Amino acid sequence: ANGEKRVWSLNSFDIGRPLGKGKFGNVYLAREKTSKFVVALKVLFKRAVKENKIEHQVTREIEIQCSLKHPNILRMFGYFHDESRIYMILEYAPKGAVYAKLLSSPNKRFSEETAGAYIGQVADALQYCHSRNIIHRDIKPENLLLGVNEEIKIADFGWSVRNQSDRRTTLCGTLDYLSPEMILGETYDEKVDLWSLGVLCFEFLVGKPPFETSNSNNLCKNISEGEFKIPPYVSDDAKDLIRRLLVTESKYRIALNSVLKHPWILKHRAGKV
Ligand SMILES: CS(=O)(=O)NCc1cccc(-c2cn3c(Cl)cnc3c(Nc3ccc(N4CCOCC4)cc3)n2)c1
Repeated sequence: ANGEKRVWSLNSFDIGRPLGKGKFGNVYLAREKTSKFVVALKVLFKRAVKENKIEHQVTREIEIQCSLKHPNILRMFGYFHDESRIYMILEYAPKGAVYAKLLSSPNKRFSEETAGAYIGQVADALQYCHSRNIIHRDIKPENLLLGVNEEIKIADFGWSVRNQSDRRTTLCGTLDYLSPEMILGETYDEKVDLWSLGVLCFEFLVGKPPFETSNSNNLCKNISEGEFKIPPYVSDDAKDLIRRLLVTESKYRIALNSVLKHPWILKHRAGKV
Protein backbone atom coordinates (compact mmCIF):
# COMPACT_ATOMS: atom_id res chain seq x y z
CA ALA A 1 0.00 0.00 0.00
CA ASN A 2 1.14 3.65 -0.71
CA GLY A 3 4.72 2.45 -1.42
CA GLU A 4 5.97 1.80 2.12
CA LYS A 5 8.08 -1.37 2.36
CA ARG A 6 5.82 -4.35 3.13
CA VAL A 7 7.12 -6.79 5.74
CA TRP A 8 6.99 -10.27 4.20
CA SER A 9 7.01 -13.66 5.90
CA LEU A 10 6.85 -17.27 4.80
CA ASN A 11 3.13 -17.53 5.53
CA SER A 12 2.46 -14.75 2.99
CA PHE A 13 3.08 -17.46 0.34
CA ASP A 14 1.80 -20.83 -0.89
CA ILE A 15 4.97 -22.76 -1.78
CA GLY A 16 5.02 -24.75 -5.06
CA ARG A 17 7.47 -27.11 -6.76
CA PRO A 18 11.25 -26.62 -6.61
CA LEU A 19 12.42 -24.82 -9.78
CA GLY A 20 16.09 -25.60 -9.34
CA LYS A 21 18.85 -26.29 -6.89
CA GLY A 22 21.49 -23.68 -6.12
CA LYS A 23 24.80 -24.02 -4.29
CA PHE A 24 23.54 -22.43 -1.06
CA GLY A 25 19.85 -23.28 -1.26
CA ASN A 26 16.96 -23.93 -3.62
CA VAL A 27 14.51 -21.91 -5.68
CA TYR A 28 10.77 -22.63 -5.36
CA LEU A 29 7.72 -21.58 -7.30
CA ALA A 30 5.48 -19.63 -4.89
CA ARG A 31 2.29 -17.60 -4.92
CA GLU A 32 1.54 -14.61 -2.69
CA LYS A 33 -1.71 -15.46 -0.91
CA THR A 34 -3.68 -12.21 -1.11
CA SER A 35 -2.71 -11.08 -4.64
CA LYS A 36 -2.26 -14.62 -6.09
CA PHE A 37 0.90 -13.16 -7.72
CA VAL A 38 3.30 -15.94 -8.78
CA VAL A 39 6.95 -15.49 -7.80
CA ALA A 40 10.14 -17.49 -7.39
CA LEU A 41 11.35 -17.83 -3.81
CA LYS A 42 15.12 -18.30 -3.50
CA VAL A 43 15.96 -19.80 -0.11
CA LEU A 44 19.50 -19.57 1.31
CA PHE A 45 20.58 -21.37 4.49
CA LYS A 46 22.19 -18.93 6.93
CA ARG A 47 24.62 -21.63 8.10
CA ALA A 48 25.85 -22.20 4.51
CA VAL A 49 26.15 -18.43 3.98
CA LYS A 50 28.21 -18.07 7.18
CA GLU A 51 30.37 -21.14 6.51
CA ASN A 52 31.23 -19.83 3.03
CA LYS A 53 31.75 -16.26 4.35
CA ILE A 54 29.46 -14.79 1.66
CA GLU A 55 27.27 -12.63 3.92
CA HIS A 56 28.56 -9.47 2.21
CA GLN A 57 27.85 -11.02 -1.22
CA VAL A 58 24.26 -11.86 -0.24
CA THR A 59 23.55 -8.41 1.16
CA ARG A 60 25.07 -6.83 -1.98
CA GLU A 61 23.02 -9.17 -4.26
CA ILE A 62 19.81 -8.10 -2.48
CA GLU A 63 20.70 -4.40 -2.42
CA ILE A 64 21.72 -4.37 -6.10
CA GLN A 65 18.97 -6.57 -7.55
CA CYS A 66 16.22 -4.72 -5.64
CA SER A 67 17.44 -1.45 -7.15
CA LEU A 68 17.48 -2.59 -10.81
CA LYS A 69 14.40 -2.34 -13.04
CA HIS A 70 15.01 -3.52 -16.64
CA PRO A 71 13.08 -5.97 -18.89
CA ASN A 72 16.15 -8.21 -19.21
CA ILE A 73 17.07 -8.25 -15.53
CA LEU A 74 15.18 -10.54 -13.17
CA ARG A 75 13.32 -8.40 -10.63
CA MET A 76 13.76 -8.85 -6.88
CA PHE A 77 10.59 -7.63 -5.11
CA GLY A 78 11.83 -8.05 -1.54
CA TYR A 79 13.33 -10.39 1.01
CA PHE A 80 12.84 -11.67 4.55
CA HIS A 81 14.51 -14.14 6.91
CA ASP A 82 13.73 -16.47 9.79
CA GLU A 83 16.07 -18.09 12.31
CA SER A 84 17.75 -20.39 9.78
CA ARG A 85 17.06 -19.10 6.26
CA ILE A 86 17.13 -16.01 4.04
CA TYR A 87 14.34 -15.72 1.45
CA MET A 88 14.56 -13.63 -1.74
CA ILE A 89 11.27 -12.84 -3.49
CA LEU A 90 12.13 -12.92 -7.20
CA GLU A 91 10.32 -12.55 -10.53
CA TYR A 92 9.32 -15.99 -11.90
CA ALA A 93 10.94 -16.75 -15.28
CA PRO A 94 8.42 -19.13 -16.90
CA LYS A 95 10.66 -20.56 -19.63
CA GLY A 96 13.48 -21.80 -17.40
CA ALA A 97 17.27 -21.61 -17.53
CA VAL A 98 19.15 -20.70 -20.73
CA TYR A 99 21.80 -23.37 -20.09
CA ALA A 100 19.06 -26.03 -20.06
CA LYS A 101 17.77 -24.76 -23.42
CA LEU A 102 21.35 -24.69 -24.79
CA LEU A 103 21.97 -28.31 -23.75
CA SER A 104 18.70 -29.46 -25.33
CA SER A 105 19.31 -27.59 -28.63
CA PRO A 106 20.52 -29.48 -31.77
CA ASN A 107 24.35 -29.72 -31.59
CA LYS A 108 23.96 -28.07 -28.15
CA ARG A 109 24.10 -24.65 -29.78
CA PHE A 110 21.70 -21.85 -30.74
CA SER A 111 20.89 -20.58 -34.23
CA GLU A 112 22.41 -17.22 -35.24
CA GLU A 113 18.94 -15.64 -34.82
CA THR A 114 18.46 -16.93 -31.25
CA ALA A 115 22.05 -16.19 -30.22
CA GLY A 116 21.92 -12.70 -31.78
CA ALA A 117 18.65 -11.83 -30.03
CA TYR A 118 19.93 -13.09 -26.66
CA ILE A 119 23.32 -11.33 -26.92
CA GLY A 120 21.56 -8.07 -27.84
CA GLN A 121 19.32 -8.36 -24.77
CA VAL A 122 22.24 -9.14 -22.45
CA ALA A 123 24.14 -6.17 -23.90
CA ASP A 124 21.06 -3.95 -23.26
CA ALA A 125 20.87 -5.09 -19.63
CA LEU A 126 24.65 -4.64 -19.12
CA GLN A 127 24.49 -1.10 -20.55
CA TYR A 128 21.75 -0.37 -17.97
CA CYS A 129 23.89 -1.87 -15.13
CA HIS A 130 27.08 -0.04 -16.21
CA SER A 131 25.17 3.26 -16.43
CA ARG A 132 24.41 2.67 -12.72
CA ASN A 133 28.06 1.84 -12.06
CA ILE A 134 27.29 -1.84 -11.47
CA ILE A 135 29.50 -4.61 -12.86
CA HIS A 136 27.80 -8.03 -13.02
CA ARG A 137 31.07 -10.03 -13.18
CA ASP A 138 29.34 -13.38 -13.57
CA ILE A 139 27.63 -13.41 -16.98
CA LYS A 140 27.29 -17.07 -18.06
CA PRO A 141 24.46 -19.34 -19.32
CA GLU A 142 23.75 -20.63 -15.77
CA ASN A 143 22.83 -17.10 -14.64
CA LEU A 144 20.41 -16.42 -17.50
CA LEU A 145 16.70 -17.28 -17.41
CA LEU A 146 13.90 -16.92 -19.95
CA GLY A 147 10.75 -14.83 -19.57
CA VAL A 148 7.29 -15.57 -20.94
CA ASN A 149 8.27 -14.34 -24.46
CA GLU A 150 11.62 -16.19 -24.35
CA GLU A 151 13.31 -12.90 -23.45
CA ILE A 152 16.56 -13.03 -21.47
CA LYS A 153 16.41 -12.35 -17.70
CA ILE A 154 19.84 -11.87 -16.08
CA ALA A 155 19.65 -13.41 -12.61
CA ASP A 156 22.04 -14.07 -9.74
CA PHE A 157 23.74 -10.77 -8.92
CA GLY A 158 25.68 -12.60 -6.23
CA TRP A 159 28.96 -11.61 -7.89
CA SER A 160 28.02 -8.08 -8.96
CA VAL A 161 29.79 -5.09 -7.39
CA ARG A 162 29.43 -1.34 -7.47
CA ASN A 163 32.18 0.14 -9.76
CA GLN A 164 35.84 -0.79 -9.44
CA SER A 165 37.07 -3.13 -6.75
CA ASP A 166 39.47 -5.97 -6.25
CA ARG A 167 37.96 -9.40 -5.78
CA ARG A 168 38.31 -10.62 -2.15
CA THR A 169 36.29 -13.84 -2.16
CA THR A 170 37.72 -16.84 -4.00
CA LEU A 171 35.74 -17.56 -7.13
CA CYS A 172 33.63 -20.70 -7.27
CA GLY A 173 32.36 -22.46 -10.39
CA THR A 174 33.76 -22.31 -13.90
CA LEU A 175 36.78 -20.14 -14.77
CA ASP A 176 35.81 -20.25 -18.48
CA TYR A 177 34.17 -16.84 -18.24
CA LEU A 178 36.90 -15.05 -16.33
CA SER A 179 38.63 -12.18 -18.13
CA PRO A 180 42.45 -12.05 -18.38
CA GLU A 181 42.64 -9.09 -15.94
CA MET A 182 40.57 -11.02 -13.36
CA ILE A 183 42.63 -14.21 -13.90
CA LEU A 184 45.82 -12.17 -13.38
CA GLY A 185 44.30 -10.61 -10.22
CA GLU A 186 44.73 -7.08 -11.59
CA THR A 187 42.30 -4.26 -10.88
CA TYR A 188 39.45 -4.34 -13.38
CA ASP A 189 36.43 -2.33 -14.40
CA GLU A 190 33.09 -2.89 -16.11
CA LYS A 191 34.91 -4.09 -19.25
CA VAL A 192 35.11 -7.54 -17.62
CA ASP A 193 31.43 -7.92 -18.55
CA LEU A 194 32.35 -7.27 -22.20
CA TRP A 195 34.82 -10.17 -22.14
CA SER A 196 32.15 -12.45 -20.59
CA LEU A 197 29.69 -11.28 -23.27
CA GLY A 198 32.22 -12.47 -25.87
CA VAL A 199 32.60 -15.85 -24.14
CA LEU A 200 28.78 -16.12 -23.93
CA CYS A 201 28.39 -15.27 -27.64
CA PHE A 202 30.96 -17.91 -28.56
CA GLU A 203 29.31 -20.56 -26.35
CA PHE A 204 25.81 -19.77 -27.73
CA LEU A 205 27.04 -20.23 -31.32
CA VAL A 206 29.54 -23.09 -30.85
CA GLY A 207 28.10 -25.03 -27.88
CA LYS A 208 31.22 -24.75 -25.72
CA PRO A 209 33.30 -21.86 -24.32
CA PRO A 210 36.28 -20.61 -26.41
CA PHE A 211 39.16 -21.43 -24.04
CA GLU A 212 37.96 -24.79 -22.74
CA THR A 213 40.83 -27.29 -22.48
CA SER A 214 41.27 -30.59 -20.64
CA ASN A 215 43.50 -29.33 -17.78
CA SER A 216 42.84 -26.02 -16.02
CA ASN A 217 46.31 -24.39 -15.94
CA ASN A 218 46.26 -24.37 -19.77
CA LEU A 219 42.84 -22.73 -19.41
CA CYS A 220 44.33 -19.74 -17.56
CA LYS A 221 47.19 -19.57 -20.12
CA ASN A 222 44.74 -19.70 -23.06
CA ILE A 223 42.57 -16.99 -21.49
CA SER A 224 45.45 -14.62 -20.66
CA GLU A 225 46.88 -15.13 -24.18
CA GLY A 226 43.40 -14.85 -25.71
CA GLU A 227 44.03 -17.74 -28.11
CA PHE A 228 40.80 -19.18 -29.56
CA LYS A 229 39.50 -20.58 -32.87
CA ILE A 230 36.00 -19.91 -34.25
CA PRO A 231 34.54 -22.78 -36.35
CA PRO A 232 33.82 -22.05 -40.05
CA TYR A 233 30.01 -22.42 -39.73
CA VAL A 234 29.85 -19.20 -37.62
CA SER A 235 28.84 -16.20 -39.79
CA ASP A 236 31.43 -13.50 -40.58
CA ASP A 237 29.38 -10.87 -38.73
CA ALA A 238 29.23 -13.02 -35.57
CA LYS A 239 32.98 -13.79 -35.87
CA ASP A 240 33.65 -10.05 -36.13
CA LEU A 241 31.72 -9.26 -32.93
CA ILE A 242 33.34 -12.14 -30.98
CA ARG A 243 36.80 -10.92 -32.06
CA ARG A 244 35.98 -7.34 -30.93
CA LEU A 245 34.81 -8.59 -27.49
CA LEU A 246 37.50 -11.22 -26.75
CA VAL A 247 40.36 -8.71 -26.70
CA THR A 248 42.82 -9.37 -23.85
CA GLU A 249 43.66 -5.64 -23.41
CA SER A 250 40.38 -4.44 -21.81
CA LYS A 251 40.64 -0.85 -23.10
CA TYR A 252 40.52 -2.08 -26.71
CA ARG A 253 37.28 -4.08 -26.24
CA ILE A 254 34.29 -2.82 -28.25
CA ALA A 255 32.01 -0.57 -26.13
CA LEU A 256 28.48 -1.72 -25.29
CA ASN A 257 26.79 1.03 -27.32
CA SER A 258 28.82 -0.15 -30.36
CA VAL A 259 27.78 -3.75 -29.65
CA LEU A 260 24.14 -2.62 -29.82
CA LYS A 261 24.82 -1.05 -33.26
CA HIS A 262 26.85 -3.99 -34.60
CA PRO A 263 25.44 -5.43 -37.90
CA TRP A 264 25.08 -8.93 -36.39
CA ILE A 265 23.06 -7.59 -33.45
CA LEU A 266 20.89 -5.27 -35.58
CA LYS A 267 20.12 -8.20 -37.91
CA HIS A 268 18.71 -10.32 -35.04
CA ARG A 269 17.12 -7.71 -32.77
CA ALA A 270 13.47 -8.74 -32.21
CA GLY A 271 11.05 -6.12 -33.52
CA LYS A 272 13.66 -3.97 -35.26
CA VAL A 273 12.46 -0.38 -34.99
C1 LIG B 1 17.06 -27.43 -15.82
S1 LIG B 1 15.82 -26.37 -15.24
O1 LIG B 1 15.78 -25.19 -16.06
O2 LIG B 1 14.60 -27.07 -15.12
N1 LIG B 1 16.24 -25.93 -13.74
C2 LIG B 1 17.50 -25.24 -13.66
C3 LIG B 1 17.38 -24.21 -12.62
C4 LIG B 1 18.30 -24.18 -11.58
C5 LIG B 1 18.20 -23.19 -10.62
C6 LIG B 1 17.21 -22.22 -10.68
C7 LIG B 1 16.26 -22.27 -11.71
C8 LIG B 1 15.20 -21.29 -11.84
C9 LIG B 1 15.25 -20.11 -11.14
N2 LIG B 1 14.24 -19.20 -11.34
C10 LIG B 1 14.04 -17.97 -10.85
CL1 LIG B 1 15.07 -17.22 -9.73
C11 LIG B 1 12.87 -17.46 -11.37
N3 LIG B 1 12.36 -18.38 -12.20
C12 LIG B 1 13.20 -19.45 -12.19
C13 LIG B 1 13.17 -20.70 -12.88
N4 LIG B 1 12.12 -20.95 -13.71
C14 LIG B 1 11.83 -22.12 -14.40
C15 LIG B 1 10.72 -22.12 -15.23
C16 LIG B 1 10.37 -23.27 -15.96
C17 LIG B 1 11.15 -24.43 -15.85
N5 LIG B 1 10.80 -25.58 -16.57
C18 LIG B 1 10.07 -25.34 -17.84
C19 LIG B 1 9.54 -26.66 -18.39
O3 LIG B 1 10.62 -27.61 -18.50
C20 LIG B 1 11.22 -27.91 -17.24
C21 LIG B 1 11.81 -26.65 -16.64
C22 LIG B 1 12.28 -24.41 -15.00
C23 LIG B 1 12.61 -23.28 -14.29
N6 LIG B 1 14.17 -21.59 -12.69
C24 LIG B 1 16.35 -23.26 -12.69
